[in-house]
Amino acid sequence: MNALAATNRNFKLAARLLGLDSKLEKSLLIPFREIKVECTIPKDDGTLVSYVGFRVQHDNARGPMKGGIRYHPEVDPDEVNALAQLMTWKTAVANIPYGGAKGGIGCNPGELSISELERLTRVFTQKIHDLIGIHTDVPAPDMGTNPQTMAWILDEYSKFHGYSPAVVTGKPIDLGGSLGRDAATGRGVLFATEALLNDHGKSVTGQRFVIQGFGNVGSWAAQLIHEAGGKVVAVSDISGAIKDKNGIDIPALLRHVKEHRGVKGFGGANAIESSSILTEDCDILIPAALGGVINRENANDIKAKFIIEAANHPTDPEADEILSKKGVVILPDIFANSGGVTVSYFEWVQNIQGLYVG
Ligand SMILES: NC(=O)C1=CN([C@@H]2O[C@H](COP(=O)(O)OP(=O)(O)OC[C@H]3O[C@@H](n4cnc5c(N)ncnc54)[C@H](OP(=O)(O)O)[C@@H]3O)[C@@H](O)[C@H]2O)C=CC1
Ligand SMILES: O=C(O)CCC(=O)C(=O)O
Repeated sequence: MNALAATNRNFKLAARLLGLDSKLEKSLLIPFREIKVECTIPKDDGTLVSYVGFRVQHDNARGPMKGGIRYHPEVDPDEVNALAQLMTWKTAVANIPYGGAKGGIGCNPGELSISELERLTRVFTQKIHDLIGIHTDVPAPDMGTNPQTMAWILDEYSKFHGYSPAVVTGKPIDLGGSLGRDAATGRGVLFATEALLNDHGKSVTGQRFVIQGFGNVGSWAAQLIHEAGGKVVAVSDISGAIKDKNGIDIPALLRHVKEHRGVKGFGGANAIESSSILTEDCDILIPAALGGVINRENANDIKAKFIIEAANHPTDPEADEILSKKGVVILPDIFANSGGVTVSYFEWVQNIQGLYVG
């Protein structure tokens, strides 16, 4: 099922459970605005290349629209629409005064040089600058983007509108970013996991975790879970997957990833097939990469008793049904990964007040 169909289906189920008025249900499914722009840049060798960028602004009933910008080859209008809608529900669940939006560019950031990424980000910002703003729509990092990307957006936006640090969150600290934003989504994943386990009379200590994705969210979650006494027994990223049933030495893995730009080749664990990561034996599975990875093809083989959705919409509705019949408890994305946007809110509040604690 595609991302938007899955997100709409979940929303309709929730609307029915809430007894939501049918007109309200219909209007909440329709995004406020969908933006599509061509971003043409010269590559470092002088050839011209064109990418398609999107920003979907889903809803602003509760405040400025808020959500990340993703650079990934699979970015398409359906995916961005689904992610924008999820941001509306997420900011409401976290009870912060925002609506929802999401953006992205269909590109492979790993194949672009730093200067190509900068040119692409600046052209994208030139095309959307009059549709984002500190009280209208506030972007942040997502997959394939980071504080540097936010710094380029801030700089380009400020050329048109004057210095406006509150136009993006997840910025470098020196530009008004918030201490802790980098770790916030992973830290929120730990807090959410602790609360869920507590409800089941358990704690993180000694639980066996498998984590798919070792970028911002996955690596911070791994580090904090390791520090809290959890045992991370397998992790994967695009380079490969590794496993150690006695628990991976996460600080050593972080050093390896910094040097080699991936988990592949880490000497302290065994290499396994990336395709088997979600079905590895564990107590708690944390998908922290792409959407739709848990689906009817693999749901029956999942061994975890708990799934913490650190990624956005990692579980397809068909898999939801299979897993619920198996008694697997799933902590939904709009709660489990809301720590990032919560700290983004504090960053934005500091910026609009001109408050800087250096
Ligand atoms: N950043 C944030 O604050 C928030 C992020 N999220 C969600 O969390 C998820 C991860 O985002 P984030 O950590 O920021 O992104 P990053 O780009 O920092 O990291 C993504 C990670 O996923 C890996 N990856 C990509 N494709 C695959 C694959 N097919 N199999 C295994 N691993 C893969 C990447 O590998 P490699 O590095 O080798 O390419 C990387 O390790 C996304 O769903 C995002 O929407 C949700 C809330 C907030
Ligand atoms: O920090 C933010 O504003 C948005 C984070 C995000 O994109 C997400 O929660 O999926």
